[in-house]
Amino acid sequence: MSNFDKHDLSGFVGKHLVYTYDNGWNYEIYVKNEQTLDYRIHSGLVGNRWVKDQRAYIVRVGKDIYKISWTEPTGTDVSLIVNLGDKLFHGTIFFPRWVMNNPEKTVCFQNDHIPLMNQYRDTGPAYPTEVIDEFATITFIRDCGANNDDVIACAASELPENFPDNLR
Ligand SMILES: C=Cc1ccc(O)cc1
Repeated sequence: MSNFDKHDLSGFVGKHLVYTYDNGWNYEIYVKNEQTLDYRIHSGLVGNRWVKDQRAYIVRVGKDIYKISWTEPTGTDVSLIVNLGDKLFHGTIFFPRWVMNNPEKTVCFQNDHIPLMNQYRDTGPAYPTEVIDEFATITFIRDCGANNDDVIACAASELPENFPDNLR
């Protein structure tokens, strides 16, 4: 029997996080609501890719620990553990082989290219899957409220010059 309400996501919805994986990849997510995520990728294999309104499974697995999982139009699957209390983050990304072969095909504002991403996914090759399994350090957390479309609204490369460094 847990001493927290596993159905209560109010401590997570609205959170905007910036984090750096131990492999150096820098990412940013915004938990838009109980089943939706926006994200922006600053660096790494697919740096400059950004996505709004990704449907996700979001669950609470500890007092301050949440898990987010989703499958993308590209066929990439992702599962993240966000431990807000300890500022500990862990991500597992399952890249289809075609993304490893041609990551640049996914570098875009995905919402404008969903049918194309589905076509790439269906063409493949899907296998062998590349599993990226990494811890990350959370460098920034703030609360932006739910359903705020201003949090992630452009690609990392389009951020203004004066954008705070700790938000990049
Ligand atoms: C492939 C998307 C993705 C988004 C956030 C993250 O931490 C890992 C992967």
